[in-house]
Amino acid sequence: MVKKLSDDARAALLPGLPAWTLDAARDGIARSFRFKDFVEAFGFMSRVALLAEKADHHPEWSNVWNRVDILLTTHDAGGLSQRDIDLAKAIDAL
Ligand SMILES: C[C@H](O)[C@H](O)[C@H]1CNC2=NC(N)=NC(=O)C2=N1
Repeated sequence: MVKKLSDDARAALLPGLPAWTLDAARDGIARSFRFKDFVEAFGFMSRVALLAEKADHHPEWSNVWNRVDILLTTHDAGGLSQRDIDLAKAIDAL
């Protein structure tokens, strides 16, 4: 059963994800992306979707034209878990 990250774990892990911000209300990490146009944005979303399926861990996200907003939080844990950290790193590596 996946558990929420402790405060110490968060303090150790979040600095390694400088492009992501902690959304305290949702207890997740968030990042906004801007692309040249919709096609670029949708292509990015397609690549993230494949990462998510491979990880069996899925983003909460929205897309408006060239903008993609992603929130990563673990529903099974009720908040931020290692799975969110791992998926954020995989997204950053795209
Ligand atoms: C049954 C399946 O493994 C679970 O529902 C997975 C799917 N993707 C998920 N994604 C996220 N963000 N949180 C989860 O708890 C989660 N659980």
